[in-house]
Amino acid sequence: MALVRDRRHLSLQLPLPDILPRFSLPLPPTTTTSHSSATASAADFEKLQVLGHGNGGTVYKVRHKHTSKTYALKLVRTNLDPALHRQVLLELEILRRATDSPHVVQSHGTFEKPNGDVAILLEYMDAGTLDCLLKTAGTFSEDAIAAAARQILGGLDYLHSRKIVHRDIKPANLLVNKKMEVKIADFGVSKIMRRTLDPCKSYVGTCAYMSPERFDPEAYGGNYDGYAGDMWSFGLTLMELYMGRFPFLELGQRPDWATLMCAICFGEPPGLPESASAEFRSFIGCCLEKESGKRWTAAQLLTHPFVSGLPENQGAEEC
Ligand SMILES: Nc1ncnc2c1ncn2[C@@H]1O[C@H](COP(=O)(O)OP(=O)(O)OP(=O)(O)O)[C@@H](O)[C@H]1O
Repeated sequence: MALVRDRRHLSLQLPLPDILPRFSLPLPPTTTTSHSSATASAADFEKLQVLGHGNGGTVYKVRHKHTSKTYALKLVRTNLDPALHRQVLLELEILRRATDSPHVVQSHGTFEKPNGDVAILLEYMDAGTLDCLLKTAGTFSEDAIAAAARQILGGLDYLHSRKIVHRDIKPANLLVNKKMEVKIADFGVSKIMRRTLDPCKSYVGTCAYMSPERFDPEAYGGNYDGYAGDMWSFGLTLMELYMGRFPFLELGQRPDWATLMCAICFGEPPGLPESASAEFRSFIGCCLEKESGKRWTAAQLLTHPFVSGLPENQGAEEC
């Protein structure tokens, strides 16, 4: 199906020392050595392990040889695919624009090979993704979800105010560290909106988390601008953390995309079980308004009682 992303698992043979810095890499301050303000080159990093594979790339855990500081290095082999090269350059532009939010994974610089392969040095998130944590924990408590929601909303509000639409919010794209700080990652299909009513038409992102107006813009709020779509995906993500399964599917049920698309477009929005608090249910209702114009924005949701009392930077105590 055209809507489903084509995931390629390339065996990326990209020896780090061959890569040239695309721009200098002033490393963040560190307490360990005097190399804190040094400019790094790719040869300064040692690969430790593979953290994950994504669309066209592999993410490695790497160690800076002089400071011993750990980073994630995302390598994307773009030389065979001009569209992928354009998209990774856009991802870089977005990461460069989003350098001062504690709720967005920070990039420390990039290297680019003459053939167009690109490596992005990222802040290392040592507890993995919310998706991985969910698989281990089974479900999250409401308190943990509220703490995560507060941080993700902070990140979405920050991005949206800079005209950046993520377009692929889901548990697998939300990274966590051991302090349970949650940060938005993977801008591989994101978009910078050039004008207020810039239409956001292309079917990129993960289809299951797409909003009704993305499939049928006319029926659900007119022009699809992407911002409200991120809020729908965010609502589904929180529900998934609470229920331990994707809300439109029963546990263990395999996704049948046609049925799923019909459920999103023609069914009622999914609701939380009775066990959830009234505040949480109201919050999810505001995220999952089918009409995109009625859906709450990130800025509005930050005022909702489910999260409004929480400090901006508080990590969750436990799942
Ligand atoms: N900064 C990071 N710290 C720790 N792990 C990371 C980091 N970035 C990515 N990962 C791991 O690598 C995996 C793949 O990363 P990512 O999703 O960014 O790659 P991608 O090629 O953009 O994938 P996609 O196909 O979803 O666009 C993630 O699921 C996560 O497990």
